[in-house]
Amino acid sequence: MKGQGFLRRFGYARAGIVTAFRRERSMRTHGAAVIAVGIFLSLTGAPALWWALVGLAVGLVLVAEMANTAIETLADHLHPGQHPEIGVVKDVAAGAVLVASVVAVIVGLAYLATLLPAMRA
Ligand SMILES: Nc1ncnc2c1ncn2[C@@H]1O[C@H](COP(=O)(O)OP(=O)(O)OP(=O)(O)O)[C@@H](O)[C@H]1O
Repeated sequence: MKGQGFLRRFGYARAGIVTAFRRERSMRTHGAAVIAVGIFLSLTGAPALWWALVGLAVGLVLVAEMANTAIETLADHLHPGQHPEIGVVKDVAAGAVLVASVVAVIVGLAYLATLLPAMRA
């Protein structure tokens, strides 16, 4: 499967994104949150730098969620039964999503803080 053309590899990656959204409810939740955040940034006229910062933060959450989904799927496939080490693998992967989510919340709060002076005026 090595050395395939760019378009074919792009197709596999696109299929992976679609599968992650189909399989994982939390992916759909995060996807809806990304759309809501985009609308909020548009409505508040966010400067380009904040689009970049918030985009990086929410992108990090989606990437962590997809990695979590991939790891969980692999773990369940390779070891369908219970094992403490599988539990550790899943908990660490879920922890990565939590870390990314906390970062996104901090970035979001920092942006909201920039809006406060305008709201007080
Ligand atoms: N095969 C297993 N062996 C040991 N512990 C497991 C196993 N599967 C799950 N666990 C434990 O149960 C927790 C929840 O597992 P589950 O598969 O429901 O993950 P989840 O984070 O709820 O996944 P999802 O994102 O699909 O909702 C894991 O984080 C882990 O601690």
